[in-house]
Amino acid sequence: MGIITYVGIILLLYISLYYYSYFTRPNPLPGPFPLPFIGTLIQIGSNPRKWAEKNLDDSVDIWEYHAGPFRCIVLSNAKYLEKVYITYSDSTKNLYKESKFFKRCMNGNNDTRVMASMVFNNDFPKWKRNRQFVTKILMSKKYQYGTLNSVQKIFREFEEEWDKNDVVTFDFSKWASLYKSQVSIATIIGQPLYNLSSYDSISKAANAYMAMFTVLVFMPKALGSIAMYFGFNTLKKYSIFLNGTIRSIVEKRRNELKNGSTANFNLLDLLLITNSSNDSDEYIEGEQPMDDVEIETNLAETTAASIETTASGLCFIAYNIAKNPLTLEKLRAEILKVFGSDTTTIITYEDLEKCRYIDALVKEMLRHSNPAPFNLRVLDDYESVGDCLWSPGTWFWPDHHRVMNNPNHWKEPTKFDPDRFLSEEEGGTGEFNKTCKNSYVPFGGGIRMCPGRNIALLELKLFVVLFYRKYDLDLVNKNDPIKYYYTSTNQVYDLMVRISQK
Ligand code: HEM
Repeated sequence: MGIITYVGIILLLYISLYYYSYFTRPNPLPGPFPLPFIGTLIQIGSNPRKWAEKNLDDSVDIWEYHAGPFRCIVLSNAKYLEKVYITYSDSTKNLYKESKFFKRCMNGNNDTRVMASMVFNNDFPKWKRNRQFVTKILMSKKYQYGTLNSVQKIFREFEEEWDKNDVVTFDFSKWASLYKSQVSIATIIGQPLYNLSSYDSISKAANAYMAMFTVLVFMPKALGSIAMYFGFNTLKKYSIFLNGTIRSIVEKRRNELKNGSTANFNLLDLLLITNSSNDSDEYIEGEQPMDDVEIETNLAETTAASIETTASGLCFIAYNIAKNPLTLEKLRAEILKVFGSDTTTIITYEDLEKCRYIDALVKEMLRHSNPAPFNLRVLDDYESVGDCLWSPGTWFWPDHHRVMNNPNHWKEPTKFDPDRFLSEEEGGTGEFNKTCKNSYVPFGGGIRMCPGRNIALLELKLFVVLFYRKYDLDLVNKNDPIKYYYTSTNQVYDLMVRISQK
């Protein structure tokens, strides 16, 4: 028999086995019909919701698609998230042991050094160590004060440019990426990356970094290695994180601190001093200080995870405010009440905490137009979800957008209404306090919940005050819907605006 016959027989066997497994799978759910090797790639592409919106009835809140050989269960109702997003308060013993949905992907913790930090790390002890260090810092008051100062300094530089003209027209989505890149570099690394010509290339690099690893961790290892070998040179070129810039900054900063320089409130300096001998405030029980490689990978990953999520959030805020004049009126009234009419006052953490309406506005944006519309967790053991028992290795894909826009959980979910997040005493409807558990999940949930959530909220609220106390914003194409595409986040593009001093 010739080689072609052998290959033909093997293919036939593979296809027969593939469809045997498909037709005898436990708990069959609605979803597109898969093809061998590529699963439902052709129907689903990179955004499962588009297929669901066209093909499924709104009442279907659990369905499946196939990512190559992996079965992926899409969850669009809060009731399915209880075990996926199990929290410390639900846990009767030890959350780390009870959570069977710790893993995020198939290929995390492989030998690629840059994956060894947090977002795609499936090696539990390594992930836990990184997570403890980074979370402790991102959640600390020190870091939040540092962010508050850096953001105001950076925003002032943009104001100076805008104030040279009466009216400025620009693409807000590009501005948001640029602005957020500057903020991320200042608050995470603390100094410019000297080998990059502009902040524009930083946001490109951050996107490339996330895109590269999103593809790699979802691909079977062999395919991933082939793709890495042939296809990723362009991405590598953009990826500042692979070229040693951050490493040399870490080394330089470590020496400066050793020689008596004072630590600033950015992630790099705070990681360097945590658990080191000259650290007094920060301490994590039983952990050695981080070495340069660990710090470098955490800085790279945190930078990448923070830029496009928050930048898209800024765009959705600007768009929704432009579409809702009453929201603008209410937020301006609050700014006047808390900060007065002086548009140059320094904004303090304590004053920002008083802005209840702006807090509600940001939370409503994250519900209505969440920049991170999906998540992925992989089951590690046998577990039931939605009255069905699932086997280890099944992928679960919480559709955050549909959960947070599910009419079973939210009244008129497509309406943009910050009052949902205010209690009745504060003049709102109190809806958020009454809605069911896990129906509000913009930052995911459980042990892997976004560690940057407080920083993201702080930065988004700060932007609302800094911008709207001084400027009016009009959409150039008033009747156009906001444009965005999904990679690992919803990325807004072509949002033309006209701004002027109010
Ligand atoms: C509006 C802005 C943001 C949104 C909507 C967002 C959303 C998310 C979501 C949905 C996850 C997955 C959580 C899970 O699996 O349960 C995540 C993880 C993560 N986020 Fe964010 N995020 C935002 C901003 C940030 C910022 C500003 C930072 C850093 C300063 C950050 C750092 C991370 C990291 C490191 C992870 C991985 C955590 C882990 O796997 O343990 N994010 N984020």
